[in-house]
Amino acid sequence: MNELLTCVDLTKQYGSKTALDSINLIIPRGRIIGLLGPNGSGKTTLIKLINGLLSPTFGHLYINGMEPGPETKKVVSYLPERTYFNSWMKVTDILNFFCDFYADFSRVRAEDMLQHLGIDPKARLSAMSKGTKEKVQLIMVMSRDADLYCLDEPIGGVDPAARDYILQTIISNYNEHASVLISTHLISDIENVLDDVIFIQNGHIRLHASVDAIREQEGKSVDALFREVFRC
Ligand SMILES: Nc1ncnc2c1ncn2[C@@H]1O[C@H](COP(=O)(O)OP(=O)(O)OP(=O)(O)O)[C@@H](O)[C@H]1O
Repeated sequence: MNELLTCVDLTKQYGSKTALDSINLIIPRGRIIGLLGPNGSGKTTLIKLINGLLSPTFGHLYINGMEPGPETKKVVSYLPERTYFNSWMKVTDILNFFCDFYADFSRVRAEDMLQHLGIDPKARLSAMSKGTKEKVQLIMVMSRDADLYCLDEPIGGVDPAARDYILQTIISNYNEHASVLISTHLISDIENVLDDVIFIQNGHIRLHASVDAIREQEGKSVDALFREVFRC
């Protein structure tokens, strides 16, 4: 089955606020997709629905044909907007935690990336900078052999040099059976690794297209098109 994620009339309301409004979306395998939109457009809401942290108000969402639940959590690797690790934890504690929780976690891969970025496995999170904590979390998430990686703002606090390494890490750590959905405002940093983009605004999908098609048909970068579409 090439369809990895399917949203059918997916709607999420918070009280009277409609954060996602009847979204229809198919994400196939083997794609890196940028989920792009202005503040408050519904990106985090969609990612939380995919991860079963929120339930749809109406409509449906399927991952490998299943609604979010324990089975889909086994195949979705999620980097939340904010860290959920306790600050007393050492990197080794987190490695153990991921080994215990996820059958698809590769400790070797994670340790290799930690070493590459000069992060001491014995270091405690409370002693780390914000950017280093983000790197640790992203390394853990990308060291799973998942079907779908959902990364909510993965490179916001990371310096530009490390960003390149992290983006390379994302590209080289997923396989053709998997897809990566990345929510970010740092479009120019990331657009070279993207296959497709989804523009979302006020809970509606404005555009779902390949980056190549945008460059060919619009004659501009994704960043330039985004600024044009969402000009304030
Ligand atoms: N718990 C909540 N209760 C009420 N409204 C909410 C809640 N969470 C989000 N919203 C609203 O839903 C809309 C979508 O929010 P969401 O966080 O999904 O946007 P976003 O695109 O991720 O934004 P940002 O780029 O600023 O992170 C916004 O109008 C937001 O204010």
